[in-house]
Amino acid sequence: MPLGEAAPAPLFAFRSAEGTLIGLGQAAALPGGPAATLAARLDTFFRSAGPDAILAGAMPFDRAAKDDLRQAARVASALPPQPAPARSVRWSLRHEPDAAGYADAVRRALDILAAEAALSAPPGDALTKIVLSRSLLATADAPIDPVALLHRLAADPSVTTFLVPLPDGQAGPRQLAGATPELLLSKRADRVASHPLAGSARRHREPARDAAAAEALLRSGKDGREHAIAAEFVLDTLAPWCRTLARPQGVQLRGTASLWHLGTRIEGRLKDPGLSAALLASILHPTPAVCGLPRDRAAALIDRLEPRDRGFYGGAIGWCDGRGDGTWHVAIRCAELSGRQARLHAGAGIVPGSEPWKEVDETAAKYGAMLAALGIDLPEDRAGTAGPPGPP
Ligand SMILES: C=C(O[C@H]1C=CC=C(C(=O)O)[C@@H]1O)C(=O)O
Repeated sequence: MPLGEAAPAPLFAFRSAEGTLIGLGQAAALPGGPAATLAARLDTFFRSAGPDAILAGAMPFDRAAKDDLRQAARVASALPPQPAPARSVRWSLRHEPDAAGYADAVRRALDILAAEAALSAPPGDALTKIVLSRSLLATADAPIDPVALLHRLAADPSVTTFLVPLPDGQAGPRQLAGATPELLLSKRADRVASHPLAGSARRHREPARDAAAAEALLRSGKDGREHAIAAEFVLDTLAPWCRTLARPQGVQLRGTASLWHLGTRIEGRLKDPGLSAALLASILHPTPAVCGLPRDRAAALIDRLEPRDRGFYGGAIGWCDGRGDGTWHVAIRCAELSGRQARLHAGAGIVPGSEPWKEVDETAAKYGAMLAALGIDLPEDRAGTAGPPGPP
């Protein structure tokens, strides 16, 4: 972990190949509330703040929980300088649940999906997908420097690196930092775009092996079904708001430094260009890329099968201005930071045909970018990739 002279952390930061948006100092905050009240709160805020004002922050996974959006005192377009590397840090790690516990939860989800399929519930009622996540609590022997972390995460140009403030926790200030590959919604005037991802494979250093992994992902029926559920949900949810909506390229591979994904770029023109990007993002989220289908039933099952509340993992992070323009990403490949602690999260879509230990391996791979940025060297067997325990 590159610790050094701590540069003051920005209020928020978003960095991608398209540009960098940094918020410095806090000018105001939107009163926190659930997704259902966001439209009214945005309206009140921008009525007095004006069209050029920017609100940025995070929406939690649970639509009924409070979001956290803030206005910076000023904005900049470059990250604060990278601190000099300092001494190496020692980490203690706790998996919640451990690999076997996660595989067990996947088995339980598969049993429920199978029972639902057998019941032949009315179309639209049966549970067809659920995304199950696990978390890893990493505790350092020194405070984590968010600016150093941002620089390390930004080494992968294919993702959007972010840092946003969260409501204070028991141990003081908290932030969410990450490197997400998934665009939830961007909006400029009447143009909207989304790029749902679902279906994953680990990448490999050796080019032939890497290409074979990508090819196998494109051919996988299980990953194709997992992806189609997410892409169709986004199309169906955006359709009533749009006068045109299309997926011009169909399903394509989307590569990050450590993973291949199946992705569908969706583009549309809004009926009402005045709609806020934040509002549209809140209507879309959580998509079946992080929750499941039907959404409410999947969310209730996640609550039962996961040991911890997800907080802001699986929610949305981004910004919007007073004209309604903005960009929101799915809050994945991230960690909640608080002092010396980072809680990493990783999830995987479960559909009939999923295999519990493969999902364990996939979630371990999804921790990869954040672990590397923190400087944590996690042996594969301790990330849960060694396969099921027991006699051969
Ligand atoms: C839920 C996560 O990833 C989602 C995004 C891309 C691929 C996914 C998958 O293949 O399961 C997930 O739906 C996560 O990284 O925690």
